[in-house]
Amino acid sequence: MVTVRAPATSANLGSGFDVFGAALSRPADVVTVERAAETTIEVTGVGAQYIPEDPEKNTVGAVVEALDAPARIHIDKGVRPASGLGSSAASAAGAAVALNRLYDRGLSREELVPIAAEGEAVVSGVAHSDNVAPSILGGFTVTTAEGTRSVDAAIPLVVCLPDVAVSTRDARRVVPETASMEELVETVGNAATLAVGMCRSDTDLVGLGMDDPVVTPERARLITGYDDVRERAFDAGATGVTVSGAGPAVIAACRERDRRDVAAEMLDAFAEAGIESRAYQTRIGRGSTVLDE
Ligand SMILES: Nc1ncnc2c1ncn2[C@@H]1O[C@H](COP(=O)(O)OP(=O)(O)OP(=O)(O)O)[C@@H](O)[C@H]1O
Ligand SMILES: N[C@@H](CCO)C(=O)O
Repeated sequence: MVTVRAPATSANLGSGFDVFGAALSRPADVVTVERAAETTIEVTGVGAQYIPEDPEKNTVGAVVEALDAPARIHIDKGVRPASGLGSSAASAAGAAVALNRLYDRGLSREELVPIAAEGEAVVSGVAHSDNVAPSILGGFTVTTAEGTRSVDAAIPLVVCLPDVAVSTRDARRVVPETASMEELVETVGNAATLAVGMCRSDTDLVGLGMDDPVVTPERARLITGYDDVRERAFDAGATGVTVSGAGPAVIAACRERDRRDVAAEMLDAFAEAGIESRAYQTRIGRGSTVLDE
């Protein structure tokens, strides 16, 4: 038996659509696997009632197939589904790390990224790796067709999750098909600024680089209260605010000393828009961790 804690993640970070990702120190899924002749999946925890246990429909089933590793699997969800916090990815990442260990497949963490991404194709139609990569490797990750690079970064974060669901599949429908040269130049500049900020653990640069003129404005329309939440977070000291992944969670970078105020303002702003929400005071954290074997 192997048990793995796989963290929530925030993809895109504004300017790095489908490329950037960051592991969050909390929340997390806990995945336990045991050898079995046939695969079964049991799901408990946050939002478990919305998650299919059929291996054909659960992200973990695709990982079992890819590793040819049938198992009795228990997923204890700490990451709510359809949150923008890489819920579907956390389970897939945890299962990939756990099954690789259980069956002594000997794959590196980098090699497990495309395998866990197969699970994302099951739910959103696209095997994007920007959530599974940080959930497996930890830190700040840059994923391209050539592979994944990661760096550790000490950046305090607040993630505010409103009590509404936005599926990645729906949120991908509003992504514009084209961008102007001006938008391209702005996006490259912001993404490069953010990457430099991560390498230096510089919260100001990371926040500055989170702006995105192309995808985020369209996604923000799907989140009631977004503009006020963003403004109030900035007023409380956030250095950057954007949609986390496909939403509806909103992520803010800030200094440690401002984290509590930023969280309180974001919660208040959602409440004023008539929406309950939950704030996680978190930071960029480590990847999947084996808890027990
Ligand atoms: N193991 C799993 N954990 C969570 N959701 C799962 C799992 N397997 C299948 N799903 C399905 O995936 C969908 C949620 O995935 P989706 O990509 O929309 O959200 P997310 O992973 O929280 O967000 P994001 O990718 O934007 O960060 C739900 O329909 C859920 O039923
Ligand atoms: N890059 C993906 C992440 C989904 O979590 C998207 O924004 O659609």
